[in-house]
Amino acid sequence: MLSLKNVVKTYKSGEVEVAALKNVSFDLPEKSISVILGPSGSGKSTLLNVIGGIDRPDHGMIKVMEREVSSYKEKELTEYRRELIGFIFQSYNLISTLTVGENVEVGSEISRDPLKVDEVLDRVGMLDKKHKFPHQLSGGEQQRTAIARALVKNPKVLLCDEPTGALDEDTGKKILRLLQEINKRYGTTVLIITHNQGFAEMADWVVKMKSGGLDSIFHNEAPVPAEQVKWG
Ligand SMILES: Nc1ncnc2c1ncn2[C@@H]1O[C@H](COP(=O)(O)OP(=O)(O)OP(=O)(O)O)[C@@H](O)[C@H]1O
Repeated sequence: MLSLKNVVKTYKSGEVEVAALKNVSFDLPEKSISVILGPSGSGKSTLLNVIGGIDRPDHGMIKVMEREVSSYKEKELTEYRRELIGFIFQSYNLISTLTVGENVEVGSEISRDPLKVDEVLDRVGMLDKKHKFPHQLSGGEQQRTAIARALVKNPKVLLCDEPTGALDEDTGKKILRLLQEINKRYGTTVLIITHNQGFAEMADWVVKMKSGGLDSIFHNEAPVPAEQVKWG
């Protein structure tokens, strides 16, 4: 279970305070796919960052697979990120001087129980491009590599911040399909931030944020394969 109770996060810059998360509470089951929707500035990235231990809440409780992350000090948070969490961003964040294989190797090296690099590259359809550099790849291929780098750690939770934001519809749907396949094969809990309302159709759970608060959460009884989502 992934559980948030009365989570508060306020950013201060100078005199100005921004309430990024205001008393957010919800539960999501393990091994599910969730989509997080909401307007710009509604707190989606902040939510992902506090769940992933990149940032810490000011108040409230965050529990991920029986671990009370919100009580962790820096060292425990680093361990937690290493062992349980994979991050995927819109901008891929690959190391430009390393090949595809080497980028994935980096993910493998920081894990205690990594999957095999070639297995993961094969799974994301990038094994034949193992020796290419990021600038020799399309956007979709770069995102596949970034997914492989996150996946090789064998994370329990994959946190994806606008993973298809820089991709066209066809490539984006293939990436979403890959996330669905990973969820099924490895039982990974997947959270996907998006502005694309249509993604709700492929998720088990849909979390809607509004002005730093939870607007609604609902269970989708019949998620569709990614290729059937309406691209908005
Ligand atoms: N490091 C920070 N310092 C100051 N304010 C911040 C910081 N990070 C986020 N905020 C503010 O917190 C609020 C929530 O931001 P957040 O990035 O979580 O929203 P979002 O829903 O992900 O937006 P977007 O869809 O535009 O990415 C915004 O008002 C934002 O300006």
